[in-house]
Amino acid sequence: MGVVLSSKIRHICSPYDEPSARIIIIGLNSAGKTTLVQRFKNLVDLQLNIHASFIEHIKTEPTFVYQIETVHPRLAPLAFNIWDLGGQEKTRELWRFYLTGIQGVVFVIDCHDEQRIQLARNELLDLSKKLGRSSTIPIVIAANKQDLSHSLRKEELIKKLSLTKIQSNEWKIFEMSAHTGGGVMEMFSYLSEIIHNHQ
Ligand SMILES: Nc1nc2c(ncn2[C@@H]2O[C@H](COP(=O)(O)OP(=O)(O)OP(=O)(O)O)[C@@H](O)[C@H]2O)c(=O)[nH]1
Ligand SMILES: [Mg+2]
Repeated sequence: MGVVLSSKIRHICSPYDEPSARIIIIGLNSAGKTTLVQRFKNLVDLQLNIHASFIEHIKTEPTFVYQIETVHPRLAPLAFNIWDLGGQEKTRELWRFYLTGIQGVVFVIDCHDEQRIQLARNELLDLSKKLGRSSTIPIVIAANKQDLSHSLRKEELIKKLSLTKIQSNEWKIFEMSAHTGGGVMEMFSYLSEIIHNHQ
């Protein structure tokens, strides 16, 4: 009786009646994580699709620890409960505290910042270790800032990030620009589908 009652109360009171997936967005500072989340929200609000092209500028400040957004794309089976974590050096030490209960990871790379690719690689491999050998949590790599000339492309990035070393987690790379919106919906559609299939 108590259990039935409490689950009913939870159902009535829950602000998230819709099924949702908890994901984290991580990567070095200035990789474009917050811009990406805001662009995704923006595309969903305006009901624009994969090939929408943006000129509107999104202004961000460096994220202090984390910020949370809930986004439910139309027709998607799940809403995303997105934890956008700060990427500054001190904040990166805190990432490990946000891994419990997640169903997916978006690791954002600034493809125009070749000097810090090795640092991003080390953080990514470290994350995969922390998720554990038997983890099936999907890792999606957002190869961001493709709007800038000389940005690293997908194939080069796979080599430079040593992605083939990640054997436990399923991973996939998407080229994108959080500025223009190119590639953003495609990546989140994939993530929604893969998380839904895992459930
Ligand atoms: N050209 C270009 N610039 C981008 C893109 N995405 C983000 N930026 C810029 O990169 C800078 C950092 O963006 P943020 O979204 O704040 O980066 P972040 O990863 O959230 O950084 P932290 O919160 O400090 O970890 C800003 O000046 C953005 O306008 C992109 O796709 N293309
Ligand atoms: Mg940020």
